[in-house]
Amino acid sequence: FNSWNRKRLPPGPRGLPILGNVLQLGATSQLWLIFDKWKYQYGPIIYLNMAGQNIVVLNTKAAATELLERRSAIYSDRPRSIVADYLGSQLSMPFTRYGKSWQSMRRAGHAVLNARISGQYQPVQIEEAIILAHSLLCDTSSPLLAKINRSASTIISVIYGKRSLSSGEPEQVFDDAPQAHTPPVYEKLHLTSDPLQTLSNIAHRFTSAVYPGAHLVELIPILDYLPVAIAKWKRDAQRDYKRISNIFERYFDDAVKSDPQRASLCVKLADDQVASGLTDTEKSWVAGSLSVAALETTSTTLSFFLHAMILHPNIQENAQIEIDRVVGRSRSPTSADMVHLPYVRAIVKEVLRWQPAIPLAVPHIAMEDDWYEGHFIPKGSSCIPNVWSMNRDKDVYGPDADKFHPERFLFQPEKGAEFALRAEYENDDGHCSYGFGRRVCVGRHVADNALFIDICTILWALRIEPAVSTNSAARRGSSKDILNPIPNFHCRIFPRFPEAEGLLQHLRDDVVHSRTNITGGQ
Ligand code: HEM
Repeated sequence: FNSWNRKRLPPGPRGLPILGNVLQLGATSQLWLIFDKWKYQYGPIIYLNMAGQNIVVLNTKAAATELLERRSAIYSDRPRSIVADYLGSQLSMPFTRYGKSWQSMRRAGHAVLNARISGQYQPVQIEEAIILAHSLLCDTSSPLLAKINRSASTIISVIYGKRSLSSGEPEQVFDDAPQAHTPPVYEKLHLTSDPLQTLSNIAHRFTSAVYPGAHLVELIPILDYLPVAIAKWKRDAQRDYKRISNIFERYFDDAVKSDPQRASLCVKLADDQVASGLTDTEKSWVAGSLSVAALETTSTTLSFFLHAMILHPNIQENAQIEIDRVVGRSRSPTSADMVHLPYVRAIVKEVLRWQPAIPLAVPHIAMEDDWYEGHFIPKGSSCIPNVWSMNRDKDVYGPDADKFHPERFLFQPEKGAEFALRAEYENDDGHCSYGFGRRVCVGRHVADNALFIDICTILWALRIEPAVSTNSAARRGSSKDILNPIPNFHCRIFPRFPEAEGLLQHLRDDVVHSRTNITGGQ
């Protein structure tokens, strides 16, 4: 672009010649914290240069809404990531470029996950919430994090059906996960005999590959011409692509053949009218990339929920008073209770606001030269929505924006009266954590329903207290990952009332029994 336009680029920190801001960003984890500081220095929109690549950080909801939503016709492409491309990102809906193939995938995703259809998955979500609450209380052998990860099986049951995924033929399983004491490295894929763990590892393989500056080749693309014999990153990525594709295809085929209730998302996708224009491989990648997009986001959010409950016992108690009044103690909550439980709904909104699972969402590419409030945005710029700062904007949420405070979404007609959701939040998320425009999270309705019923069932049955050393939710994720790392915290979990444990056991036995009947004991 010409020097006149160059002078009109958005403000930002000065970089070095050629390298630009690489040194300020390249070695940094949790970039959102730096962007948050820069927001106060440079304003709502910041320009950065990563070795010639233009990056525009959008720090306010107003800027992101104007560009990514109102002008979504020219802001819906994704950046090209060389490593992610080798991993198969062009088959993976969240990372694929804007075009015909994305449109077909998105249409199929929307057909099986829209607000209306999402209601159909609520019965299975209720069952999974019971299994989760039961395991939090009764499974004393697994670490807390493993149990929270299980919680994501809600979404996996929705996608692949109630029968748990098979771990596959022995020769297709590689138990080469790093030992528990070594920090995770996601530069190669670790497959395990546990399908949920494998899907979660695939998620991290992608989310760490697309972290800005994670691989040198993204900054110096000429390195892509190196032959595989000396380019280990390329060899690993090509091998992982084949492994991922095999897994997705096998899980999809299994789900379509053996979902006895024919209710899973895979069965719907197998129908050519729902997923028109997609090959079988593409369908299996739609299901696979939905589960990958769903898993870590949902379990990260639930981990932060538990953390918030330890930090704020009074909020836990307020929610439980509401649940006792509306649901009582003789039955567990259902989705029909949602409208009568504004306090619990406010907790769901607040966890998503306070700790977004993907604090910088996923970048959108400007497909044309553009202007925003006098600033020039060059064609090809990678526009990063700084959701972290948007969700903590003091102009929107007030001076306590950094605090976990669900009551910001509520009002009390008079002191001591029951809480009600503020009218403006009935249809407004109250956060930006699901992203923007044409690339907004396609699974948000299913995610909201799953989070509501999981959180509500946990609060109905259990009391969560801080502890010194039991049940540690250890920090997870590599330092360079687009996912919000889970803090290291400890908690103890008790039944909330004397009958809770018996009731939970009974409900969980019923779920297991009904599934054994459905699957003929498989
Ligand atoms: C707490 C839960 C979740 C959070 C915070 C979350 C967040 C996000 C974000 C920030 C994006 C990028 C939006 C953008 O580019 O502007 C996204 C995209 C996506 N999400 Fe989610 N998500 C969640 C759950 C789910 C679930 C449950 C599913 C599937 C069942 C899902 C499937 C997807 C897919 C397929 C995309 C890519 C959409 C596209 O590029 O067209 N997500 N999500």
